[in-house]
Amino acid sequence: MGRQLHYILANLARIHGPLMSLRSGKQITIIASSPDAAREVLKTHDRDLSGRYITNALPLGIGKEFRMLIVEIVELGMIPDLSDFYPILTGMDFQGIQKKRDEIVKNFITIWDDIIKERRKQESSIFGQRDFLDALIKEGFTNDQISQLILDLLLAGTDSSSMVTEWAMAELMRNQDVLHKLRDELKREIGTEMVKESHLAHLPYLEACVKETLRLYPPGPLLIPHRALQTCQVMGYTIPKDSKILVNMWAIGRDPSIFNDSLRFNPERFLDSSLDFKGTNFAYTPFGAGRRVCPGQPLATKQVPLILASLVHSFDWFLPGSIKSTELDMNDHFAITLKKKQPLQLIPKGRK
Ligand code: HEM
Repeated sequence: MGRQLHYILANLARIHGPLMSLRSGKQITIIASSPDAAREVLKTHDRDLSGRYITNALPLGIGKEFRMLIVEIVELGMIPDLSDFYPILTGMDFQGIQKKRDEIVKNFITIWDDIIKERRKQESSIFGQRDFLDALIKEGFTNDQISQLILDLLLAGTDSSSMVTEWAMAELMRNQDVLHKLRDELKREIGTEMVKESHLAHLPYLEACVKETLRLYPPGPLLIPHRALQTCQVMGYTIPKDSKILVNMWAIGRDPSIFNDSLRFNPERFLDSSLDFKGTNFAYTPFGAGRRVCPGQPLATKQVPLILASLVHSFDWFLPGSIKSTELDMNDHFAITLKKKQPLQLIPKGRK
């Protein structure tokens, strides 16, 4: 099914219903494709269905302690400036990252230690007065686990946010009326200043644009595979222990019975809506929900709007050559995250 997995599973769900099972050799895969089925997986049976598979391609093997650590790191705003990693990460695939693991981990720890030294005011932090590495070792984390945590953070935290920004910019280019409304809001609230985090609370249309992008292009279209920790009953079916569980958030976000004119990029639909990122409404959970909800959500929901607003507020954007905005290729392909098949190319011109 490869790069089209999310489409194919959405089509199959139209025939076979919101909870399907597929068998490949011994592996059973369960796919939830409606808000009710998503609620069963992510809420009702969260405890039984919140295991993970650890693979070379996606080594997200984090347990409860790691999750708490990530939440703490995110809350303290301790994610380093990722531009320091560009020289190592640029053009590198997952295999490359695994090969350069030691180098990446070493750099990460050095940069992180510096950040922690600067922000050591939070006495409640598990880091206290100790160095990052020292603190983790004293907490009982092994070297391998520490490397794992760092790779998880880098892999999970970089691709997703940049991908959402790219999709958002592509939609804004295709929908110039939306782009102008967003620009007006930014001009009204910010004037000629640079965009700052404190402005975000006053930019509802910007938030709606980000939400609408995440509805149509969730970076985790099938979330990240869950594993059944034990056999359980879901919607009258038996889910055997060790089944793989996918939730097709991409299909739910595009379902016309849930969202009016569902394929249209229309941020207005979020202006008077109570849909948020908390994962309580299963028609809209781009960050997942329950025990496995994305621990980077508080960071991502600031980072993405901040970057998008800065791009829109500071530059005019043009398509190269004679390409018309209506002709932009919006095809995607599935590669754990939902990538734009043709990377977006735009030419910036600084705004006065
Ligand atoms: C717009 C940006 C992002 C989106 C839409 C997103 C979405 C998701 C989704 C859907 C999952 C899987 C939930 C599940 O399987 O039930 C996930 C997991 C995860 N995310 Fe994010 N994410 C984003 C940014 C980030 C950032 C910035 C970080 C790190 C700082 C991060 C760290 C993680 C980690 C570590 C996991 C694995 C959690 C676990 O296995 O328990 N994410 N994310």
